[in-house]
Amino acid sequence: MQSDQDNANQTSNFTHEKYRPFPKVSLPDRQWPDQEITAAPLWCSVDLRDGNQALIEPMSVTQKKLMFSLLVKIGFKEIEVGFPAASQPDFDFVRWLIEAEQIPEDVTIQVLTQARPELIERTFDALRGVHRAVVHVYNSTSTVQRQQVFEMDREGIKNIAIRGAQKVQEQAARYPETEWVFQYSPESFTGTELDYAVDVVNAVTAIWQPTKQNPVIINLPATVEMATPNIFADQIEWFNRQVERREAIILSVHTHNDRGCAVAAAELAVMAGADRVEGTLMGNGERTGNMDIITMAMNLYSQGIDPELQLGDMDEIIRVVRECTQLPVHPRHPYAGELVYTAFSGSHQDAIKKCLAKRKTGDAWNVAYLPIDPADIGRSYQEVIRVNSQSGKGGVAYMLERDYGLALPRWLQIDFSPMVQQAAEVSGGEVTGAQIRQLFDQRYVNHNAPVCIGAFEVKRTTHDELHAQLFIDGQMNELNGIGHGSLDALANGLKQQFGIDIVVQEYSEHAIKDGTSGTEADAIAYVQARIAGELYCGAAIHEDIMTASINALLCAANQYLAEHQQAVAC
Ligand SMILES: CC(=O)SCCNC(=O)CCNC(=O)[C@H](O)C(C)(C)COP(=O)(O)OP(=O)(O)OC[C@H]1O[C@@H](n2cnc3c(N)ncnc32)[C@H](O)[C@@H]1OP(=O)(O)O
Ligand SMILES: CC(C)C(=O)C(=O)O
Ligand SMILES: [Mg+2]
Repeated sequence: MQSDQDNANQTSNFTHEKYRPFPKVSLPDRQWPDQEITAAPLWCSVDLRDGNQALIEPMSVTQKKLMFSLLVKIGFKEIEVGFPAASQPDFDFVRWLIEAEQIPEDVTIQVLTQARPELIERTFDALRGVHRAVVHVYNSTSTVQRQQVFEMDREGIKNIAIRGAQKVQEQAARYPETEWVFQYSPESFTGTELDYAVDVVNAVTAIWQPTKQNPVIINLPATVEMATPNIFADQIEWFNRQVERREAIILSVHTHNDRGCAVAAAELAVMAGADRVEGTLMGNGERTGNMDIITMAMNLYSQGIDPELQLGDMDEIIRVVRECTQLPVHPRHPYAGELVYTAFSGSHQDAIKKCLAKRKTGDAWNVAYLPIDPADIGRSYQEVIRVNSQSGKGGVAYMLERDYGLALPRWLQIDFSPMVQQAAEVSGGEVTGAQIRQLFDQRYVNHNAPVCIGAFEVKRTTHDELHAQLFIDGQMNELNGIGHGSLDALANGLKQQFGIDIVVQEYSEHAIKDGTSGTEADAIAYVQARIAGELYCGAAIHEDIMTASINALLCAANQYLAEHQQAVAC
């Protein structure tokens, strides 16, 4: 008899047997695991090229201008602005940058070209008159590309690189007024035998003859991410050790995110010796994207390392990226997503609230569940805690305090939070600060019937004596009570009036700061009383704290009385 699993396997294409594991790199004395990143790498944004070539609708010239100005504002010093030999809009954009003098003195533009003579010539046409530029030439070197795409052997592919390098050098000589920087990528490096990648790169640098003073950029792309990041780091360290003229090379990496590890791969590559990192904002790019520079830079930032990019206005970055790529930014995108500084779950809210309360100005950041201070990237604490059915008393209390200045004592938080939880469960969604306040008032504050207090006075002798007008269902009565403190006196007066046992269990009060002026206008009192054996809580706000506490106890008593109408009648 066939099992369900057998049946499923027969009808499904989901068969891992057709894949092979990626081979390990033999590097028993690898050094990179012990290295630390202590400074930002050289960054190069490829948003306008690799990012652009992956869009459903490539950026218009207007969108490219907008993106370029954002990249400059963020602080990129190298920006790959396009593939000018590939399309007229890319060519025109490069011309506009040069002719309209849009390239700041300290920014170098970079352009990509295949290693084909006619494309290289056109590339240099596009760059005529530029002050300084990186010409980035590439060809594929991997086994699969050699065998199946180019149908060439190792020598044939190396010759494409050599002829490309020669053509670049020859064209550059035609424009001596420009300061040229050459860049070569053995495209699909991750699928290339390491000794062969080194051989091709050595052949290219043998033509360009870089020096320490005039280095070239050798860019090693994980065109497709094929293995775990540690294997990429091994590849980089292996290459770094073997390549000739290393002192005259700026070693760059360009990782893609096929396995979801592009950032990790770039980080480990820097530990393995890379000097420079190419990537895009929010990781837009071919397939699963390029390496996300925002994430890598913020990772550095969160370790106390200056990323040398200004990412403080994250919402502006997101706005421009969205406008130019027409792609959304995931709400849980590292550092930038709209939900990443929001805690819904109870224990997280509790921990964040406690850490924030203990935090002193000037302390190193050390807040549970928040790797960075949201304020650093223009987010406020306002968004940190939001309440739904997963939330606990800490989150509810945080919102009441943040939005209304009400600092609920712990015993009241415990009493109130199940009510918010229930409301969240019923709605199935989020409960806003205003809704929490409404529930709070409904549960504890708005209880002015059947009894309410009119004029009163408290005389202090050895005891407190309370004399008050008490309105019961609108009828004025006289209430007299004696006790230890005015609340005890009120409790005793009510006991006489209604024949029920009232004992104050908990009491708390504080001034309420006005949200805008910061002045203390009113006070709030919170009371918990045991009434005929059951616990009731009440709260009241008044400019006079004594009135607030008396009303808070009456709110608690009114809940009991409303539930037990008989008691009022007698
Ligand atoms: C991993 C990357 O991101 S690499 C960058 C990829 N980006 C792009 O391709 C975007 C822009 N590209 C384009 O618009 C076009 O590819 C163009 C205009 C540049 C060229 O278009 P076409 O001339 O039609 O050629 P196409 O791109 O299809 O390339 C195929 C030919 O170029 C050769 N080729 C491809 N890449 C390279 C290279 N880097 N160096 C030399 N030759 C190359 C191929 O062998 C093939 O040759 P064949 O025609 O003799 O079979
Ligand atoms: C052109 C190269 C660097 C590239 O984009 C890649 O290999 O991913
Ligand atoms: Mg790429």
